Order: sequence, then C-alpha cells, then structure tokens
Amino acid sequence: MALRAVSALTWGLGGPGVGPLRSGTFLRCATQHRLEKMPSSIGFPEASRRPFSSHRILVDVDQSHGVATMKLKNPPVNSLSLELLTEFVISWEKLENDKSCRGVILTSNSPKIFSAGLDITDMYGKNAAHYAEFWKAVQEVWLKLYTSNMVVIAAINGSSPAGGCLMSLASDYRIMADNPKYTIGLNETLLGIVAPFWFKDNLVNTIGNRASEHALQRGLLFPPADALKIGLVDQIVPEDKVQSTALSVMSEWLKIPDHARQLTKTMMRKPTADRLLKQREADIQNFVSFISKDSIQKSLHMYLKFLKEREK
Ligand SMILES: CC/C=C\C/C=C\C/C=C\CCC/C=C/C(=O)SCCNC(=O)CCNC(=O)[C@H](O)C(C)(C)COP(=O)(O)OP(=O)(O)OC[C@H]1O[C@@H](n2cnc3c(N)ncnc32)[C@H](O)[C@@H]1OP(=O)(O)O
Repeated sequence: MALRAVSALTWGLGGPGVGPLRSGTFLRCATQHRLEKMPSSIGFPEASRRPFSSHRILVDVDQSHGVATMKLKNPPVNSLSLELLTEFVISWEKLENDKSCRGVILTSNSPKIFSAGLDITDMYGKNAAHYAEFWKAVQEVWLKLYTSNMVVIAAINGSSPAGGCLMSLASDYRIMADNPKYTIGLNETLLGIVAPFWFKDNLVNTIGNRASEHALQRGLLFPPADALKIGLVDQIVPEDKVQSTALSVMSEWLKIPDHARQLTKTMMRKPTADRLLKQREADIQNFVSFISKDSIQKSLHMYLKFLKEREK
C-alpha cells in the first residue's frame, strides 16, 4: 500500500503536463526504489501485468514498473500497412494516456524481422485517396513516436529496412540483435523512391550529415556491427539478450526525473517535428503526386516482382 502511494506520487509528478517537481531528492529515491525491483528479464509478475491487443499490435504493460512492451504482429514480414499503422496509433494513445506508463519497448512478434517497412501494396495500384490516407497514417505514427513523452526503446530483433528503420530512428535508444543476416537502413532509393525530408532529418539528427548523404543516396542497409559503427544503433547484443537489455537500459533512463527528460527531449526534437507539422498537408500532396507517377508505380511493381522471385 505504501509503495503504491509512493509510485502514484512519483508518476503524478513525472507525467505529461504536470507541475514543477516538489522534491527532486524524494522523486529520485522513490523512482530508484521502484526501479531496483525491475526484473532483468521479461518475466513480469502476473499481478502487475495488463496486456491488451488488437489484430496487429500486442501490448503488455508492466504496471508496477511503468513499462510497456509493444510488439508488431503483421505476418509474414511486419510490413507497416494502413491497418497496422492505424492500430498502432490507437494503442499508442492508450499508453500515452496511461499515467502509469513511463516507457515503451518497441519490438516485433516475428522472429528475424523487426519490420519490412511500409507496406508496398499500400503504395501500389491504389487511388489518390488511399495514398493520402496511408501517408497521413505514416506521418502520425512517426510524430507520435518521435515526440512521445514516454521513453521509447527500439528492441530491433530482426531486419529493419526503410519504414522499419524510421520507427527505430524515432525511438530514444536502439538495441539491435547481433546477427549479420539482419540489416537496417533507409533503402528507399533501391526501390526507385525517395525518403521524404523528415525521414532524412531524423537520420541526419542521428548519424550526421555526411553519413546520411552516403547512406541515403546509396540506399545502404547496414548489418548490426556497421550500424553500430555509424551510430545508427546504440548497442548490439546477442539475439536472446535483446529484450532483457532493453529492460535494463529502460531502468537507467527511468531514473531520470520525467519532467526534466521530457523537456530536454522536446528541446532536442521539436524543431524537427515542427518542420513536418508546418507542412503536413503539402507533404501528403507531395507523396500522393510522387507515388502516383507511372514511372514510380512501375518501379514499385518491379521491386515487388523482385521480392517474390528472388532466391531465398
Ligand atoms: C524531393 C523529394 C521528392 C519526393 C518525395 C516524396 C514523397 C516520398 C515518396 C515515397 C516515400 C516512401 C517511403 C517508403 C518507405 C518504405 O518503407 S518502402 C518499403 C521498403 N522495404 C523493403 O525494401 C523491404 C523489402 N522486403 C525485404 O527485404 C524482405 O522481405 C525481408 C528482408 C523484410 C524479409 O525477407 P524474407 O523473410 O525472405 O521474406 P520475403 O522476402 O519472402 O517476403 C515475404 C512476403 O512479404 C512480401 N513483402 C516483403 N516486404 C514487403 C513490404 N515492405 N511490403 C509489402 N510486402 C512485402 C514479399 O513480397 C513476400 O510476398 P509473397 O512472395 O509471400 O507474396
């Protein structure tokens, strides 16, 4: 009972839009008290777990530690379809509105693939209204992730091209499974398409201008060790340690008082998010006209054909 009161006060102080810190020392002690009890593996005690799910998103909230694990579940390759993106936003808002949730670990339910990126079939052979709705959903997911008040850790347990890489980039910290078969990067040019300015901004903010120029123009997909070298991921760990590492990194991040971390995150990220927010509609129109071009549709058709016919 006593612990519950302390936790509620701590989270109340740290939640979004709350007043100034009353006692930094108390907050730190209370937070640490809770975090010391955080398990180093996924085995949350049943009583404090509150799972919820939709067709393509599985969420498990560990209420006693204020950490949710969100898993993408869209077989076979976790492509980011309009349906998945829509369900993602609904689940995300639920977590944002849950004062007890301070951090989210974003991962995949499929072995070997974090996410194959945007669902190409949502960008091919559809009408302008569909493309517009799809792109708005892509923007929304990125904005939610990039500007979240919660600590977001990407536990990248498989390949993560293009849109999958973007979701990782929008997180606060990236941990990738150290398997050379997996790759991560913004490979849009290989499909004959172009990463929009806000994908590019997020990449530049993460790995710098020169490395981004190189990576983006060539559509490079990096194996984990190379991704670590250029700072595209923060840590690589054996495959079976991705989730436990994410939990222990999360416990470190959650030692920082929420309001101070959140204000700092906003200071760092707001200009980039605002750049999209200021021209959101124009960005949608730009996408629709770009993706509707015959030449681009032809490129996507060829790429889908290549994916289906290539040797495995
Ligand atoms: C000045 C600026 C001007 C203009 C800019 C304006 C606007 C911007 C315009 C566009 C921006 C778009 C940004 C796009 C972002 C993206 O994310 S595009 C998607 C890129 N993704 C990829 O390239 C990954 C492709 N997939 C793979 O490499 C592999 O599938 C995999 C490594 C992920 C997994 O490999 P395997 O396990 O071997 O699985 P398969 O390859 O057999 O795949 C199974 C099945 O799934 C289908 N599939 C794979 N990826 C996708 C996908 N992204 N979308 C839809 N479907 C996909 C694949 O074809 C197989 O289908 P079947 O053969 O089973 O039918």
